[in-house]
Order: sequence, then structure tokens, then C-alpha cells
Amino acid sequence: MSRDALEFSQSDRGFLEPHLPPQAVSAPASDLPFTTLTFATSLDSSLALSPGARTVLSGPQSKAMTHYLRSRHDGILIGVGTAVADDPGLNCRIAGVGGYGQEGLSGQPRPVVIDPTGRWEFSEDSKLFQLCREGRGLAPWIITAVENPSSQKQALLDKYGGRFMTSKMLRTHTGGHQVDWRTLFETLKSNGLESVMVEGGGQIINSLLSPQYMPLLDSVIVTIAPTWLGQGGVVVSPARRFDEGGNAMSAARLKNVKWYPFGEDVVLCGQVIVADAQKA
Ligand SMILES: NC(=O)c1ccc[n+]([C@@H]2O[C@H](COP(=O)([O-])OP(=O)(O)OC[C@H]3O[C@@H](n4cnc5c(N)ncnc54)[C@H](O)[C@@H]3O)[C@@H](O)[C@H]2O)c1
Ligand SMILES: Nc1nc(=O)c(N)c(NC[C@H](O)[C@H](O)[C@H](O)COP(=O)(O)O)[nH]1
Repeated sequence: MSRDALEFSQSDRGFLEPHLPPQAVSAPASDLPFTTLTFATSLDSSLALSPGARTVLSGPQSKAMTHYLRSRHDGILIGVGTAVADDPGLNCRIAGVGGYGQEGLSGQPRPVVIDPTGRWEFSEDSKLFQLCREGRGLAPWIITAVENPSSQKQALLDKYGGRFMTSKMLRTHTGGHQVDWRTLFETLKSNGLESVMVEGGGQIINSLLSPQYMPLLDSVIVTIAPTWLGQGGVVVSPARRFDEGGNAMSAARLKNVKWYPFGEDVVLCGQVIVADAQKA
């Protein structure tokens, strides 16, 4: 068994099962993948000390939980801010998956990176491609608005079995890009991803927690670490909502909530409450 493989107990798996994509029973036909929003946060709702900083929040048990979640999803989606800040591996290191005690790549999720302008300068040295070489992870699919991405990057993706997927994106009033999440998730499903976990970062999560897109989320699993990162961090805080009378209301709330302690952290599982008017 690989020395860096992580263990996650059967009893802990049992707790999480109701919040995960269905395993054996065939789910009703849908154009959408089962989508889980999952991230680790501080007590002041920060994901990281600053946008460019890789910040460890999860303790060993909840880190193993995140890797178990990775084994239970076909895809793992992040924004380019996270790719640039973290040089992430985005593979699954649970004992018994491909590359960690088993031949092949079974149980390894497909990394999906949202990079509208092609600013992720990845290379052979990026952790993700190192893992591909070691037979411990899949190459990424990069969702971009760039019509002709760099041929050097294209060649690297071709070499490891990744790809660019060009998607039309709207521009926001601040000059940013806005992917149509429904179309994107449908595309991921039609390319074979039956389930997707979204890991962050802040901009991606805040976007998905807008009224238009939150109906796309099937499950929410949040690790809360007993620490305050302080002001200036990358914060999960979706845009404020107002009712018909113009009064401020909460942006989103969970139902069917369960809390599980994992070491010093607590893991919150639930489903976003969606009003009838939000259902497409
Ligand atoms: N604690 C955790 O669980 C966790 C998880 C992920 C990332 N992080 C941290 O979060 C930080 C990065 O977060 P961030 O908010 O700066 O970056 P991000 O990962 O959310 O990426 C932001 C970029 O993604 C693209 N993007 C985001 N939303 C989009 C949308 N709706 N449509 C089209 N493109 C979109 C844009 O190019 C944007 O610049 C890093 O420090 C990372 O370490 C922490
Ligand atoms: N669950 C969780 N706890 C954390 O404390 C933390 N910082 C992240 N961050 C998620 C983000 O997506 C990171 O980029 C990947 O966690 C890096 O992934 P690797 O370990 O390199 O595979 N996620």
C-alpha cells in the first residue's frame, strides 16, 4: 500500500452516504450530474488567508473525508484562482483507489478547471501533471472562453489525455466572466461525468449560491475548522437578496441538515432550500 494513502472508516462512510451520489440504484434520468458543493471554511467564513494563499483548514480526519468524497464523484471542479494559488493535485488519495493500492485509475475524479481567459500557466512540473505521470490522477478538462488556446498548453493536455472545452461566457458589469452553470453541468454530464464535486474557490462558490444557480446543487458538505483566519481572506458570502418589498433576506439556507464531528472539525451536510420560483 502506498505510504501516503489516506484511510476513512466504514462507519464514517455510513454517515455520509445519504449526502452522496447514489451508488447502485439507478437515479432518474436527468441531463444534469449529481452536484455536490464542498469546501472547508474558518469560523469567519474564510477559505484562505488571501486569494493567492494555500491555507490548510481541514484536520487529518476531515481531509480524509474530502478524499473519500473525491472517490465518490466523477469530476472535481475548481476555479482558476484556486489552480494558480494552490498548484493542486485534485486526485484521490484514499487507500484502495487507482494509484493508491490498485491498478489503473479507478476512483480517480476528472479535474475540471474554469479558466475563462486562459491564465493558468501549467506545465509538466504542475502537481496535476506529475500525478498523471505517476499513474495517480487524471489530466484536467479546462473550461475556457478563449477560442484558440495556446498550442503549447494544448500539446501538454493532449499528451496526458486532458482537453480544453470552449464555452461561451457572458461578461459581468465588473468585466469578469459568467459561465452558464446549467449548460456547463449538462456538458460535463454528456461527456460522461455522472457526478461533480465543486471545491471552490470563493468566486465559484458565491456564484453557485446565487438564486439562479443554487437549484443545480444536490448536496452541500462543508468542513468547519475551529479557527478565525481574520479579515482580508477569501470569503464565502453570496450576494445579498431582497424580497418583493425590498427588504433584505438571507441569501441561502440549508434543509435536512446533519452535523458530524471529525476530529477537531465539524462537517455540515444539507441541501439548499429552493423556492418554487427558482426551479427551472
Ligand atoms: N478551503 C477550501 O476548501 C478552499 C477550496 C478552494 C479554494 N480555496 C482557496 O480559495 C482561493 C481562491 O479563491 P478565489 O475566489 O480567488 O478563486 P476561484 O478559485 O473561485 O477562481 C476565480 C476565477 O475563476 C473564474 N470564475 C469564477 N467564477 C466564475 C463564473 N461564475 N463564471 C466564469 N468564471 C468564473 C474567474 O476567472 C475567476 O477569476 C485560494 O486561496 C484557494 O487556496 C480554498
Ligand atoms: N477540504 C479542504 N480543506 C482545506 O483545508 C483546503 N485548503 C481545501 N482546499 C481545496 C482546494 O481545492 C485545494 O486546491 C485542494 O485541496 C488542493 O488539492 P490537493 O490536496 O493538492 O489535491 N480543501
